[in-house]
Amino acid sequence: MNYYPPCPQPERVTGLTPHVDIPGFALLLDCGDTPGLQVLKDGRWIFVEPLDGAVVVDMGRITEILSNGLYKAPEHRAVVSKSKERRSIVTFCYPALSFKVGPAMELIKLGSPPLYKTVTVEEYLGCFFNPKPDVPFIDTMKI
Ligand SMILES: O=C(O)CCC(=O)C(=O)O
Ligand SMILES: [Fe+2]
Repeated sequence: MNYYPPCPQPERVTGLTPHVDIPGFALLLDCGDTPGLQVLKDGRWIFVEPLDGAVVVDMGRITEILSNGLYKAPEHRAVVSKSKERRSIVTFCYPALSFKVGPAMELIKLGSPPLYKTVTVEEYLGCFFNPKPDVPFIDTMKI
Protein backbone atom coordinates (compact mmCIF):
# COMPACT_ATOMS: atom_id res chain seq x y z
CA MET A 1 0.00 0.00 0.00
CA ASN A 2 1.19 3.51 -0.81
CA TYR A 3 0.15 6.52 1.25
CA TYR A 4 0.51 10.10 0.02
CA PRO A 5 -0.38 12.72 2.65
CA PRO A 6 -1.60 16.14 1.51
CA CYS A 7 1.15 18.68 0.98
CA PRO A 8 0.68 22.47 1.03
CA GLN A 9 3.34 22.81 -1.68
CA PRO A 10 2.79 19.79 -3.92
CA GLU A 11 5.01 21.13 -6.71
CA ARG A 12 8.00 20.96 -4.34
CA VAL A 13 7.71 17.27 -3.47
CA THR A 14 7.69 13.94 -5.24
CA GLY A 15 5.07 11.35 -4.25
CA LEU A 16 6.84 8.48 -5.98
CA THR A 17 9.79 9.09 -8.33
CA PRO A 18 9.43 8.27 -12.03
CA HIS A 19 10.08 4.57 -12.65
CA VAL A 20 9.13 1.58 -14.75
CA ASP A 21 7.80 -1.45 -12.90
CA ILE A 22 9.88 -4.61 -13.34
CA PRO A 23 7.40 -7.50 -12.95
CA GLY A 24 5.21 -9.04 -15.66
CA PHE A 25 2.58 -6.53 -14.73
CA ALA A 26 1.29 -4.56 -11.74
CA LEU A 27 -2.31 -4.22 -10.61
CA LEU A 28 -3.17 -0.90 -8.96
CA LEU A 29 -6.28 0.04 -7.04
CA ASP A 30 -6.91 3.68 -6.20
CA CYS A 31 -8.58 3.87 -2.76
CA GLY A 32 -10.63 6.98 -3.38
CA ASP A 33 -11.05 9.65 -6.01
CA THR A 34 -7.88 11.72 -5.54
CA PRO A 35 -5.83 11.57 -8.76
CA GLY A 36 -2.11 10.96 -8.25
CA LEU A 37 -0.83 8.35 -10.69
CA GLN A 38 0.68 9.84 -13.85
CA VAL A 39 2.02 8.12 -16.97
CA LEU A 40 4.62 9.63 -19.29
CA LYS A 41 3.20 9.83 -22.82
CA ASP A 42 4.91 11.69 -25.68
CA GLY A 43 7.02 13.59 -23.16
CA ARG A 44 4.04 14.72 -21.05
CA TRP A 45 2.77 13.48 -17.69
CA ILE A 46 -0.87 12.36 -18.00
CA PHE A 47 -3.09 11.66 -14.96
CA VAL A 48 -4.68 8.23 -14.74
CA GLU A 49 -8.04 9.32 -13.35
CA PRO A 50 -9.35 6.98 -10.63
CA LEU A 51 -12.53 5.15 -11.66
CA ASP A 52 -14.71 3.67 -8.96
CA GLY A 53 -13.91 -0.05 -8.62
CA ALA A 54 -11.46 -0.07 -11.53
CA VAL A 55 -8.09 -1.82 -11.37
CA VAL A 56 -5.26 -0.26 -13.39
CA VAL A 57 -3.17 -2.88 -15.20
CA ASP A 58 0.35 -1.57 -15.65
CA MET A 59 2.69 -3.53 -17.91
CA GLY A 60 6.12 -4.26 -16.46
CA ARG A 61 9.57 -4.90 -17.93
CA ILE A 62 9.18 -8.69 -18.03
CA THR A 63 6.30 -8.32 -20.50
CA GLU A 64 8.31 -5.78 -22.49
CA ILE A 65 11.15 -8.32 -22.79
CA LEU A 66 8.77 -11.23 -23.63
CA SER A 67 7.34 -9.08 -26.44
CA ASN A 68 10.90 -8.36 -27.68
CA GLY A 69 10.27 -4.65 -27.16
CA LEU A 70 7.01 -4.61 -29.13
CA TYR A 71 5.19 -3.44 -26.00
CA LYS A 72 6.84 -0.74 -23.91
CA ALA A 73 6.46 -0.78 -20.13
CA PRO A 74 5.34 2.76 -19.26
CA GLU A 75 7.27 5.20 -17.10
CA HIS A 76 5.03 6.47 -14.33
CA ARG A 77 5.14 8.42 -11.08
CA ALA A 78 2.83 9.60 -8.32
CA VAL A 79 2.23 13.22 -7.38
CA VAL A 80 0.58 14.55 -4.23
CA SER A 81 -2.43 16.79 -3.71
CA LYS A 82 -2.49 20.09 -1.88
CA SER A 83 -5.50 19.25 0.26
CA LYS A 84 -6.36 15.54 0.00
CA GLU A 85 -4.56 12.38 1.06
CA ARG A 86 -4.36 9.42 -1.30
CA ARG A 87 -3.87 5.68 -0.88
CA SER A 88 -3.18 3.09 -3.54
CA ILE A 89 -2.78 -0.67 -3.33
CA VAL A 90 -0.36 -2.30 -5.74
CA THR A 91 0.27 -5.99 -6.43
CA PHE A 92 3.25 -7.02 -8.55
CA CYS A 93 2.75 -10.17 -10.62
CA TYR A 94 5.84 -12.27 -11.37
CA PRO A 95 6.35 -15.67 -12.98
CA ALA A 96 8.15 -18.37 -10.94
CA LEU A 97 11.84 -17.74 -10.14
CA SER A 98 12.85 -20.52 -12.58
CA PHE A 99 10.79 -19.07 -15.46
CA LYS A 100 12.96 -17.99 -18.40
CA VAL A 101 12.51 -14.31 -19.26
CA GLY A 102 13.44 -13.56 -22.86
CA PRO A 103 11.87 -12.69 -26.19
CA ALA A 104 9.05 -15.11 -27.08
CA MET A 105 10.25 -17.79 -29.53
CA GLU A 106 7.26 -17.15 -31.81
CA LEU A 107 8.38 -13.55 -32.35
CA ILE A 108 11.97 -14.56 -33.08
CA LYS A 109 10.79 -17.21 -35.55
CA LEU A 110 8.97 -14.44 -37.43
CA GLY A 111 12.37 -13.01 -38.27
CA SER A 112 12.97 -10.29 -35.68
CA PRO A 113 16.35 -10.67 -34.00
CA PRO A 114 16.16 -11.03 -30.20
CA LEU A 115 16.85 -7.68 -28.55
CA TYR A 116 17.13 -9.07 -25.02
CA LYS A 117 19.01 -11.89 -23.31
CA THR A 118 17.11 -14.85 -21.90
CA VAL A 119 17.63 -15.25 -18.14
CA THR A 120 15.67 -16.81 -15.28
CA VAL A 121 13.50 -14.55 -13.16
CA GLU A 122 15.99 -15.20 -10.35
CA GLU A 123 18.88 -13.88 -12.49
CA TYR A 124 16.72 -10.99 -13.70
CA LEU A 125 15.97 -9.91 -10.13
CA GLY A 126 19.66 -10.36 -9.26
CA CYS A 127 20.56 -7.86 -12.02
CA PHE A 128 17.90 -5.42 -10.83
CA PHE A 129 19.01 -5.48 -7.21
CA ASN A 130 22.74 -5.28 -8.09
CA PRO A 131 22.69 -2.45 -10.64
CA LYS A 132 25.76 -1.51 -12.63
CA PRO A 133 26.70 2.12 -11.94
CA ASP A 134 25.31 4.48 -14.58
CA VAL A 135 23.72 1.68 -16.67
CA PRO A 136 19.90 1.71 -16.83
CA PHE A 137 18.55 -1.67 -15.72
CA ILE A 138 16.83 -2.43 -19.04
CA ASP A 139 20.12 -1.89 -20.88
CA THR A 140 21.74 -4.68 -18.85
CA MET A 141 19.09 -7.03 -20.31
CA LYS A 142 19.84 -6.02 -23.92
CA ILE A 143 21.97 -8.14 -26.23
O1 LIG B 1 0.57 4.94 -6.04
C1 LIG B 1 0.64 5.02 -7.27
O2 LIG B 1 -0.21 5.55 -7.97
C2 LIG B 1 1.82 4.45 -7.98
C3 LIG B 1 2.40 3.23 -7.32
C4 LIG B 1 3.49 2.61 -8.13
O3 LIG B 1 3.77 2.99 -9.23
C5 LIG B 1 4.25 1.50 -7.55
O4 LIG B 1 4.03 1.13 -6.38
O5 LIG B 1 5.11 0.95 -8.28
FE1 LIG C 1 5.09 1.62 -10.23
